[in-house]
Amino acid sequence: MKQLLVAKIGGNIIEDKDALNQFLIDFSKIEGPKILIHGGGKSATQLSEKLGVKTEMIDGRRITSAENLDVVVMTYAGLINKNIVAGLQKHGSPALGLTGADANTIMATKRPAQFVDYGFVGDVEKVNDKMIKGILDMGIIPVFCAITHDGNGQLLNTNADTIASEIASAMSAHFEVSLFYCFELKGVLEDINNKDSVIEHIDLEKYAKLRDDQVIADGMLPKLQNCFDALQKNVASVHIANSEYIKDNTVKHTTLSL
Ligand SMILES: Nc1ncnc2c1ncn2[C@@H]1O[C@H](COP(=O)(O)OP(=O)(O)O)[C@@H](O)[C@H]1O
Ligand SMILES: CC(=O)N[C@@H](CCC(=O)OP(=O)(O)O)C(=O)O
Repeated sequence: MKQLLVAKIGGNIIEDKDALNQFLIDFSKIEGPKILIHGGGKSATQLSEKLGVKTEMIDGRRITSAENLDVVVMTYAGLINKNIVAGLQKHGSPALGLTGADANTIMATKRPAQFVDYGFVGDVEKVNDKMIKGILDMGIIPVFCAITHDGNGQLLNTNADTIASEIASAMSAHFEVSLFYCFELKGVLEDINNKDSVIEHIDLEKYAKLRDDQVIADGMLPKLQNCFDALQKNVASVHIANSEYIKDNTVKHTTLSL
């Protein structure tokens, strides 16, 4: 089976112009089919503040009111997505920026209000793997932001780590997929204050222990859950690392297994 790289970059890299540019240079150099997913939560929060729109997060998920949805669509699908696409073109990569509504690539359903009403937050229902494969077959690099749709004209906000995991899983029907979560640290850390304390392997048992011992917190909790979801849905390999890994996959980082 042909290999496919699915890479996701988070808010801290996107906010750092030099780090983002270096990532796009290194990503452009990788041969073969590839997909990029980006977040941008930090930028959306900053723009919300400027616009006087309140931000509320629960367990790493944004409570997305109609007003918040406008801000995140403008930020993710507009400013960030188009800057990344332009950056990739600059380095010779034929990139195509997409929300899940574009070419109906990712359908989601609005999360029902149970204990928490997340507002316009979407849980992924269906990734259109055939459409994405068609785009890849044209030699194009799809660049997804964290916006999906419900098929009834409603845009929804979906966590970018989840989008990466769902795309990687769906594309495993056609490729041997390697999923890479790229963020500002070297990997999952044993001690958040020691940047070199990288935990090189995490399986489900270790994950449960890290969670119980509160070694992992905040956005790292859903990120790891997304990693395991991907492995359970046939993704061949999942790694969490900083952008050095894209140049040299032997650098110290975190590899996940079931
Ligand atoms: N043990 C840990 N190791 C590394 N990061 C951790 C750990 N526990 C919590 N974190 C936090 O998780 C964050 C990464 O999650 P998130 O902000 O969702 O990432 P991204 O930038 O990819 O969107 C890190 O910036 C860090 O603050
Ligand atoms: C529902 C939900 O929480 N969506 C996220 C989407 C962006 C994202 O995931 O950005 P990072 O990868 O930079 O964290 C949010 O609005 O923050």
